Amino acid sequence: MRTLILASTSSARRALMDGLGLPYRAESPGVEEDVSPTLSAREAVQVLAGRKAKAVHARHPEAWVLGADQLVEVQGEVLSKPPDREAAKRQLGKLLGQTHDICTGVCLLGPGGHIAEAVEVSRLTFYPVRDEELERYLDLGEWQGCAGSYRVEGAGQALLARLEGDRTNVQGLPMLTVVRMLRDAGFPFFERPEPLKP
Ligand SMILES: Nc1nc2c(ncn2[C@@H]2O[C@H](COP(=O)(O)OP(=O)(O)OP(=O)(O)O)[C@@H](O)[C@H]2O)c(=O)[nH]1
Repeated sequence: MRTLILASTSSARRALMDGLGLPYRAESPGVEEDVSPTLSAREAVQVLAGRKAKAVHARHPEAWVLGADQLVEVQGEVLSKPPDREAAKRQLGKLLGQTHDICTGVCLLGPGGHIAEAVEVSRLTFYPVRDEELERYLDLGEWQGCAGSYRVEGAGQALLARLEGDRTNVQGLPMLTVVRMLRDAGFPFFERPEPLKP
C-alpha cells in the first residue's frame, strides 16, 4: 500500500483530499515561505509548492508527497494570507469591482525521483460592494487563513460575479490537476479498505 502525504496544514486542502477518498495523511511542511520579490505569483507558488513537498519527502523518502502553495495576483500586486482584519480589508478593497487571478502551485514527489509539477490559475471577478457590506463580510472571519481574504465556498461566493477555471483551485488544490498527477503516478482509485486483521 502506497503512503500518500499531503504536505500542508490547510484545513481546506485536507477537506478537498478527504473528498477524493484516497488514504492519505497530512504533515506540516515546516518551511519558510519567503521567496524573491522578483518572482511572479506563478513562479513563486511553484517554488514554494516544491519546497514544501521536498521538505516532507526528505523525512519520508519512500512516500508520495503532495505540496501546494497559493497566491493572489491583482493588477500586478501579489497577495498572500492577511495577518489581521485590517490587512484583509485592504486586500478585499483591491479585489472588489476588479478581476484577479488566484494561482496554485502543486508538486507531487514519489520514490525513485518521481516529480510532477503544475501551476493552475483561476480568474475571478468580484462585485463592487459598499463599505458597510465589506465590513459585514469581514465580521464573518472568512478572511482568516485565506490568500485574498475570502472563501469562495462560503459566504464569500456572494462577492463573486464571475469565475473562470477550476473552483477547487480557488479553495487550495486544483483537483482536476491533482487527480491527473495521481493517475499518471499509477495511484489506484475506489479501492475497498483492507479488512481488519483478526
Ligand atoms: N476554504 C478556502 N480556503 C482558501 C480559499 N482561498 C484561499 N484559501 C486558503 O488560503 C491558503 C493559502 O495559503 P498557503 O500559504 O498556500 O497555504 P497555508 O494555508 O499556509 O497551508 P500550507 O499548505 O501548510 O502552506 C490555503 O490554506 C488555501 O486553502 C477559499 O476560497 N476557500
